[in-house]
Amino acid sequence: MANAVILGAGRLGKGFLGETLANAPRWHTTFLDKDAGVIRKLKETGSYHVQVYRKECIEEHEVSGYEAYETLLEPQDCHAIVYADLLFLSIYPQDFPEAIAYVKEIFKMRAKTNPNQKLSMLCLTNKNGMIPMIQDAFVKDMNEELLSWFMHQVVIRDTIIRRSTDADDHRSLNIRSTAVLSLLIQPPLTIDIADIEWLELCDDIAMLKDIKVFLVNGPHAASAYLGWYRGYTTINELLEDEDGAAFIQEVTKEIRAGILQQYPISEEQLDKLSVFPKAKGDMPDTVYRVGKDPLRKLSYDDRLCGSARMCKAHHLPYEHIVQAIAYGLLYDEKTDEAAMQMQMLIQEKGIIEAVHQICGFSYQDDLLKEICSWYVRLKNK
Ligand SMILES: NC(=O)C1=CN([C@@H]2O[C@H](COP(=O)(O)OP(=O)(O)OC[C@H]3O[C@@H](n4cnc5c(N)ncnc54)[C@H](O)[C@@H]3O)[C@@H](O)[C@H]2O)C=CC1
Ligand SMILES: O=P(O)(O)OC[C@H]1O[C@](O)(CO)[C@@H](O)[C@@H]1O
Repeated sequence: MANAVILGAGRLGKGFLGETLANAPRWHTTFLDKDAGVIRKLKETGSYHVQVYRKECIEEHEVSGYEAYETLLEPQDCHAIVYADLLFLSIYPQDFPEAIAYVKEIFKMRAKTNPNQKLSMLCLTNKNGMIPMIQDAFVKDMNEELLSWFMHQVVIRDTIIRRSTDADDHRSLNIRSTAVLSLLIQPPLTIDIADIEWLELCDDIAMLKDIKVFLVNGPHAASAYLGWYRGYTTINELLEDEDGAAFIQEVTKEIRAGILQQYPISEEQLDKLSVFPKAKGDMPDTVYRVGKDPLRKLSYDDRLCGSARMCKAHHLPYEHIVQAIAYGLLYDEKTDEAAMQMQMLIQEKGIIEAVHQICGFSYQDDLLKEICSWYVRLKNK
C-alpha cells in the first residue's frame, strides 16, 4: 500500500486526484482541507460522485474508501502527512503560505518519527515559477537537523494541469471532470506513479507550463470574460454562440503565433501539449470558475497580459488579446472577491491607474493605452 494525501479537497482534489487515485488499488487516499464544511460532507456520506467525461464515454464513479480530516494539527491529520508517499497541494497560489506553515509543522514530527520514508510533494496550480518560493518557504528557519532531513527525503515538483473539473462549489460531492489529457509532472519523484492513470512525468515543465497557461488558459479566461459580458453562465454557451466562438478562435490564433516565435517548440509538439481531444459530451464549465480571480488572471506575466506582451515583442497582432483583457476588467461577479477589489480600484483610481496596477504596464506602454481604450468602448456599448 502507498499513501497519497490531497491537501485541498475542492473541485480538483476530489474530482480529479481523488477519483483517479481511487482507480489505483495500491493507493490509500486521505483528504485534508481547512474548511470544516468540506470534511464534514466527505465524512457524512463516506463517498462522493464524479462524472468523468472521457473520450469514449461519460463514466459515473462513486468514490469511497478514503479518509478525510480538517487541517487542525491533531493526531489524525498529522499522521496522514507523517506517513504520506505523495502529497498533492491542490490549492490556489495565494493559499500556499498557510499550507506550507501547516505542513512544515508536521515535518518536525515526520523527521523524528518516520525519517526514512521519502516524500514527493506535487503543486497543482496554473501559476508558473512558484517552486523556488515554495522551497524557500519550507527551508526558512529550519534547524540544521530538520533541513538535512528535508533536503534528503523530500522533493517539491511542479505540474501542468490539463483538466477542467467543476462543481456547484468546493464543498460539493457531485463533481464533473473532463479526462482527456494527463497531468504533466516534473521528474524525478521519490515513488513510482506508473500505476496511476492520468499522471505522467515530463521534462521541461517550466517552459511547457508557460506555453500551456498562455495557449489553453488564455483563450479560456477570454471565454469567461466575454461570456460574462454577454450574460452567459457557462463557457459552453459562449462557445455555442457563433460570434463568441469566432472571437475566441482569434485570441487563440494570436497567442499560438506568439508562442511559435517565442519558444523552441514545433507545431506538432504544441498540439500534443495543448489540443484537448474531444470528450464524449460537453462538460458544463462555469464562467464563475474559469473567470475567478481576475487580479491574478490579468496580471503582467499571466495568461492574457503575458501573451499580449509576447506577441507585441515579436511584432505580431494582439488586438483580440487586448480586447479580452478589457472584457476581463469589466468582470464584476459579486461573489468573486478579487473581481470586487478590481472594480473598487477602477472606481476609485480610474481605468488608467487600475490597468497600470493590475496588469503592470507603464503609463507609456501602448498596451496600457489600447486596453483602456477598449475598456471605455466596451463599457459604453
Ligand atoms: N478545477 C479545475 O479544473 C482546475 C484547477 N486548477 C488549479 O487547482 C487548484 C485548486 O483548484 P480547485 O480545486 O478548482 O479549487 P477549489 O476552490 O474547488 O478547492 C480548493 C480547496 O482548497 C482548500 N484550501 C485552501 N487553502 C487551504 C489550506 N491552506 N489548507 C487546506 N485546504 C485549503 C479550500 O478550502 C478548498 O476546499 C488551483 O490552483 C487552481 O488554479 C487548475 C486547473 C484546473
Ligand atoms: O484554475 P485557474 O487558474 O483559476 O483557472 C481556471 C483554468 O484552469 C483550467 O481548469 C485548467 O488549466 C482551465 O479549464 C481554466 O481556464
